[in-house]
Order: sequence, then C-alpha cells, then structure tokens
Amino acid sequence: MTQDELKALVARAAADYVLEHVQPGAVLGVGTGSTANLFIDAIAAERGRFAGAVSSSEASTRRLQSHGFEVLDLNDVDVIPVYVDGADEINAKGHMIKGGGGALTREKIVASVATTFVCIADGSKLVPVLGAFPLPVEVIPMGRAAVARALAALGGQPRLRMNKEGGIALTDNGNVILDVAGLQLQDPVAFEQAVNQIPGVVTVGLFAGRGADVLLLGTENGVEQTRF
Ligand SMILES: O=C[C@H](O)[C@H](O)[C@H](O)COP(=O)(O)O
Repeated sequence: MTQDELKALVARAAADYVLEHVQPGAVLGVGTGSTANLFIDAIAAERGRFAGAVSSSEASTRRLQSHGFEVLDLNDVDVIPVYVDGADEINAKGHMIKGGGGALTREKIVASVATTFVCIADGSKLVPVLGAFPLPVEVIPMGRAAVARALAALGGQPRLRMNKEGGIALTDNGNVILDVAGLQLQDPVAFEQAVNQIPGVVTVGLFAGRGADVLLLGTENGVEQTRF
C-alpha cells in the first residue's frame, strides 16, 4: 500500500473509533494535516451527530465548513471527548513530534482540552527515538535569533521556516517557526520542558507531557491500535 492509502485506512478507522466512543451531541476535536484531512472527509457524512467541531487551524476550519460542519470557538466549549490528529513522528510511549504543517500551537491547545487524543498515522511515523524529523518550534518574531541561539545551546540546529514563495512562513497566529534538526530525544518530556522555558517560545511541537492516548497505525497488515 502507498503512504496515502495507509493514511486513508487510518482515517476511516478513526471515524469508526469516534462513532463508537463519542456520544451523539458531543463536540469533536479536529487536527491538521494530510491525515487529519482524510479523517475530516471520512467523518463528514456523520456531521449531524455532533454539536460541532473545534478546529486546530484555519485550513481544517475551511475543510470542515466545506463539509457543512459547524466550527465552534474553543472558548465556548468545556468538553471535547476525542481529539483526532496526525503526527510527524510518534514513539512507543505515545510521545509525538508535530507541527510539520505549522499548526502546533492550536493543536496543543485543543489537545489539552480533549479527554482522549487519538493519533492517526501511517507506519512510517512510528520511530524508536524522536528527532529525525526536525522539531518545529513556534516563536514570537522578535525573539527568533535569541531563541535560535538557545536551541543551538540545547544541541539542535535551528532553521527558520520559509514559505513556498521564498518568504518567512507565518503561522495562523502570526508567528515564525524554527525547525530544529540534529536532535535525538532520549527524554522527550524533559526536552519539552526545557524548550518551554526559553523566552520567546510560544509552543514546542513536542507532545510528550501530554502525548497520545490512542494510536491508530496504518500498516500492511491493517490498522494496529495501541492504548498508552
Ligand atoms: O502542523 C501539522 C500537524 O502537526 C500534523 O498533524 C503533522 O504535521 C502530520 O501531518 P501529516 O498528516 O500531513 O503527515
């Protein structure tokens, strides 16, 4: 199977998981990226079952709305039973690197409210040690050089993310992203805390202190479910 076919497989499995575990009338938490997009498409026919969705990016909001979903303001929502999102890497403990699509901050906020984080990923995303995928860090623009120096002092090689047009890529929140290469994260929880301490950092794309609760992994043998 191709990577896209595996993504579609886990997206369908996530829709089934949600239909089984989420009570009618609840609010759905929705992530960002190519796998999350396929999940949105897979759950779209059941949108009437939900009070609405809380989205983690402008892109996912547009996709949800194109399917007729009501997208709710997180400030008006107390409970999100399930949040479904992809990952750039995930380890055997459910710790993840996220933010390849730049949505890490809103993803972390929505995930923090959710009771259960369901990670959906094709098999290539499961790794023994996080860090081969450059770690995204969202940064206040005026702090980018200072934060880059601090990240280098932690052993990484930060690089400012550019957009397709060759300009500086900006997040939905108007900030910049440093992608930090050269890391081998043996203790993701401690590294997440260390990066959180750097002035100017908005969000580090390490989801370790609050990782995934469930992984739906697309493999050649079908979808493997892990509960952490
Ligand atoms: O900012 C983007 C998100 O963290 C995505 O969930 C992550 O990059 C994985 O995306 P994809 O499903 O496209 O591989």
